[in-house]
Amino acid sequence: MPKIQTQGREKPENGICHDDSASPVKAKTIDELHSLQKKRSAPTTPIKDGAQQGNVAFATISEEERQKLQSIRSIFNLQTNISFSIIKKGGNIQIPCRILDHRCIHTTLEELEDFSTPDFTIYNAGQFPCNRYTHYMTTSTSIDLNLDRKEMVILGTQYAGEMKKGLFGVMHYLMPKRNILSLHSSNNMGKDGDVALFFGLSGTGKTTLSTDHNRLLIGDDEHCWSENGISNIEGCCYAKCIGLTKEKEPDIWNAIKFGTGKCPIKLYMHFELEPFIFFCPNVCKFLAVLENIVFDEHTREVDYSDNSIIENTRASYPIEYIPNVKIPYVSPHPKNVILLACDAFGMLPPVSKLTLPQTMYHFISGYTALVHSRTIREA
Ligand SMILES: Nc1ncnc2c1ncn2[C@@H]1O[C@H](COP(=O)(O)OP(=O)(O)O)[C@@H](O)[C@H]1O
Ligand SMILES: C=C(OP(=O)(O)O)C(=O)O
Repeated sequence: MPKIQTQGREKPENGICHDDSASPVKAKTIDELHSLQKKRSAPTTPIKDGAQQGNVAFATISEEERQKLQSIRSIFNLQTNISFSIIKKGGNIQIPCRILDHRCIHTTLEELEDFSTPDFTIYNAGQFPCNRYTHYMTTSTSIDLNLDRKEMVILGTQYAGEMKKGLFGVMHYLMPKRNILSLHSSNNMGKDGDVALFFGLSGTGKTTLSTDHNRLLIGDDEHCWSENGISNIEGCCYAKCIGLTKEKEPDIWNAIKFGTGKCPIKLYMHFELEPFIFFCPNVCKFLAVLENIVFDEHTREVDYSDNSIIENTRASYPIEYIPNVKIPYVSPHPKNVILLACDAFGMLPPVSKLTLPQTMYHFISGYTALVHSRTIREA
């Protein structure tokens, strides 16, 4: 097999060789990023107004409205825990969290004023959207978590994955203490109630394969598996959209739209059981949010094939934007557990039925290709 060529990095002493052939992000400032994002149309092309469906960037609305709507990206809406409580205790567990985000992409200041006593706070002072792979190499980024103070501080990046995965990390700490397994997995359910759990690292196809027109989506990325079954941690999906087409992935395509749906999250001010995180956007209007994409300044059409900012382009949308979603996001135990791998070098057969020891081996080994959303730490 040909040796993997890497760009200019010596093989480290520990012998691990990373494929860092990805071209680094070209923009270094927000202004540079914005100018990379908007392109192509002749200046005379009329600018479209108003909310539109489909392949159109969020920029079609006013700046004020955009900021308001962006604030409820709801990847943190943590319906999860409400759902989780339904199967576990038949009551409500709310996990209170607030996110202080100086650019108001994920929360707005007026909302924050309502949350003077959250139990868990994420301070996000990131400057630059992009991804978890590139910014470690090009900018100074830190994610600090203090479980005693119940605080997380994210500096140097606006990539929403940091907050999403940051909270997921907190769940990896909290859930085992309750004898619950937190899993980087997607889940869906067939018409006969059979549940499939897709387990895999970033880029292995959890979102893509669980979004299936013939099955009910329970969640695309983060789940808890307890003795009572499966529950989704989020209320939203965070799909990669590089190369997205309506033909290949129609449900994800259609989920990227303007919307006026009711926000599923209400103010949960009372806590039963152990309160930990609190998140509540009180704006009842939301839509999908795109990150790192390139769009036409005048027609506002998104070019999903354009990776000039970064390969890791993202769309986050409320899970209800997928037509066949299971509400609440809970299910019985899975009938089939599928370990996914993005096998860029053809090491594995397309499909293998594993014995229990083989399953344990592949669970631990996590063999997959390094894709752009994965950090050097994970590699
Ligand atoms: N056979 C395939 N199965 C799953 N995804 C595929 C496949 N071929 C290409 N892809 C692409 O790979 C990416 C998988 O990403 P995603 O589903 O977001 O992974 P994950 O949710 O596990 O991080 C998507 O961009 C998808 O379009
Ligand atoms: C959000 C992420 O997870 P995934 O790629 O599995 O969606 C990420 O790794 O940045």
